[in-house]
Amino acid sequence: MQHFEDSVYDLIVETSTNLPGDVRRAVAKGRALEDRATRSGLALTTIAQNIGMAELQVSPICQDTGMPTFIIHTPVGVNQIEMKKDIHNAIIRATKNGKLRPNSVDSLTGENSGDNLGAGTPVIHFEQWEEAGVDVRLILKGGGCENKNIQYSLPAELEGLGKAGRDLDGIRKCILHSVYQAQGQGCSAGFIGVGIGGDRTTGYELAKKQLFRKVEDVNPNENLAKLEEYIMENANKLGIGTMGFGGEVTLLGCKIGVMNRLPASFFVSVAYNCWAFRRQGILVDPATGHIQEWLYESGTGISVGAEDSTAPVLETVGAAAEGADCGVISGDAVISAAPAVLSAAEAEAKLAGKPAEAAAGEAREVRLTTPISEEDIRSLRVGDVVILSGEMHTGRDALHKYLMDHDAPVDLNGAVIYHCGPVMLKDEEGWHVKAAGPTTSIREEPYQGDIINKFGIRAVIGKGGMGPKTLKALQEHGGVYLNAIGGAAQYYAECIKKVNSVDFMEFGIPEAMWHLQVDGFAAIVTMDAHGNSLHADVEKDSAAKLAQFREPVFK
Ligand SMILES: O=C(O)C[C@H](O)C(=O)O
Ligand code: SF4
Repeated sequence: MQHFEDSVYDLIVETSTNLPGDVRRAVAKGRALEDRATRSGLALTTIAQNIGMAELQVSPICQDTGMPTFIIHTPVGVNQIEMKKDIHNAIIRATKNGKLRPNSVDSLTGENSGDNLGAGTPVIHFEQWEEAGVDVRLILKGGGCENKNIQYSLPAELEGLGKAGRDLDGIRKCILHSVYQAQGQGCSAGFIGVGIGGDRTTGYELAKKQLFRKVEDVNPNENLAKLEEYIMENANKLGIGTMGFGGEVTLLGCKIGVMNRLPASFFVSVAYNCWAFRRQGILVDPATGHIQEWLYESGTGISVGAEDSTAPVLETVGAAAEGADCGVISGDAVISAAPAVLSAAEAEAKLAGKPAEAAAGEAREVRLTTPISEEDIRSLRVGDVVILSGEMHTGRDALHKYLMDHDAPVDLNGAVIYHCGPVMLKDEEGWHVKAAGPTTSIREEPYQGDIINKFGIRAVIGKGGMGPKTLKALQEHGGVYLNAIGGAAQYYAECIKKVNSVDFMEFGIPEAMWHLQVDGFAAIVTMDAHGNSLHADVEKDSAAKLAQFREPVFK
């Protein structure tokens, strides 16, 4: 097994940077169903571009490279202790090379180990089998979608759906509810793995294992095949759409497994995975450790439906006229990203998801430079596309908690806070951004309103939206929430022209406060200073749609 460490390293890099063929086809199918001219359609186009950029640059598709989770089958006699050491070394190397973000944090002290090793990290499940080869599968599932996993204990009373009993129809209701409760926060359109039965632990394990199935397979259990088909047909009727922007496509895959349970327990466990569904596998020669076979089709050469990606992506809407500022790479066979020139009115109409005539004068594309004035911010409305230049500051969980009772290290008056934990690498010239998409904003809901008021922040960028407390602060102080496209980490990294400086490195790379010089950073206003929230509207609308699935379907 001399070459095992190198093989695992290759597996990690491929998983983190090149979305597999079956996942790409699912994204392409989603794009075909979504009107390209809507906000969700544009978000999917940005996602498609990001997939191509990550592959081309061999950089993480999303900045959150998640909890590395390996499922390994070995023939009897293979030394698992040595394999574990090799996996750890490969993880250290991949982290050092910016293919994985340092993601292992001490739960009590908050200290980041820096190399992705630590208690419980990575996750490695070994099992023996009677085959000759070593089968190594890896999933990199990010924290935002992990937070949207949910476990139901039947019987239950489900919001909008009524009673869910211990039968196939009760399970059906749980699964629909799981998609609803995720809204856009797990970077929809997503994939779900469902585990029926087991105990609380094995139920979740079974759910996660379903994510290793191929997107296009058919469940050998006839009842579950029918249920998967039903869910795929109906979950999209919830209207949540990409990023929770509202739209036709909310779910890209559903895989359901079953195991026995205790008489007293009936769990339905759902593992929610974002569109950045990163999993791969290798078959390894137990003598040499060389890769014999890749277990999932490579994404290389598989279109994400971007052959027509002359459709506008966020920043090209305005940039086309002035010369694209960032994000667009051309020359990729799969993602040919030549931006189309849209007239301003057309662009506005498309982003507002309305006919051009109706949208003219409503949703706009607005270029702003930091620091931003109250007047400029109050002129923005939900649906406007803001294209930012100047300095922005990253801040997420550790920083928000800190700022509640400390001063900020820089003046935040008129500032933009970016909920982002980037992948960063340092060389002799300084720090470089390797991946920098938004993180789920709702985690900062307990702090955000107070911090906006305390420091005079004018814009908060993140994804998935925020709650009523933040909305109130935006209204009172004069601020907006800007929704960036979750997972589009290469796309946004392109907009970052310089790392000006950094504070709080003691929080670890993802949690530090990075001061970033950006140009052409585009995001959509989804909460404005007038009390409007697209997120609240989509949630209300999807709750009403969920209720249409109340009546039994599976007897
Ligand atoms: O930790 C992160 O960067 C993001 C996380 O995956 C999220 O979806 O919020
Ligand atoms: S930011 Fe979005 S795409 Fe990235 S890991 Fe989190 S949920 Fe997935």
